[in-house]
Amino acid sequence: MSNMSKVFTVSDVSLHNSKDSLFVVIHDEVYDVTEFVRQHPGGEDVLLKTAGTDVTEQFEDIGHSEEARAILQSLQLGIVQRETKLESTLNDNKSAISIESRINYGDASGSLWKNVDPNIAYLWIVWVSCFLLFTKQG
Ligand code: HEM
Repeated sequence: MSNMSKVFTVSDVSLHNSKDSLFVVIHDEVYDVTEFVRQHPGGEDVLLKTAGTDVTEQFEDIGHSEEARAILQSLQLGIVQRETKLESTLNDNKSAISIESRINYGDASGSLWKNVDPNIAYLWIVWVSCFLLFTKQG
């Protein structure tokens, strides 16, 4: 129970895909079946083949008993954080960063250059350089 709040990503779980370390996901919960796999009444193969993945459908299709569900409880490691949740967090960060950078840009760019079109500024620099060059030569 102490580890129940541990959060795994889909890719964390997918790394535990062998006999040495065998995780599965059922209803968004992560289970360590490394030890249990040898005692599984349905055989080792089904769990080895699906190691590191979401087996909710397979688990429910068999119609596992209450006893099977009790065993599951004892094997729970944590929960899985879905890709969609990660994406929305990333998107939130992105918009937070873009707002932040807009604020910073406004602060850093002072009042003088804030409203100057870079193209116009460039033309001005070229024009002034030419003027200085020609007046020096003359
Ligand atoms: C990882 C969690 C799992 C646990 C704790 C578990 C546990 C059990 C238990 C206790 C039984 C005995 C029957 C019962 O009590 O319902 C059983 C049977 C069975 N399990 Fe699982 N199981 C798990 C996952 C799976 C998965 C992912 C599959 C299929 C891909 C599967 C396929 C089967 C089959 C086919 C049987 C029937 C065996 C028979 O009646 O001869 N199990 N399982």
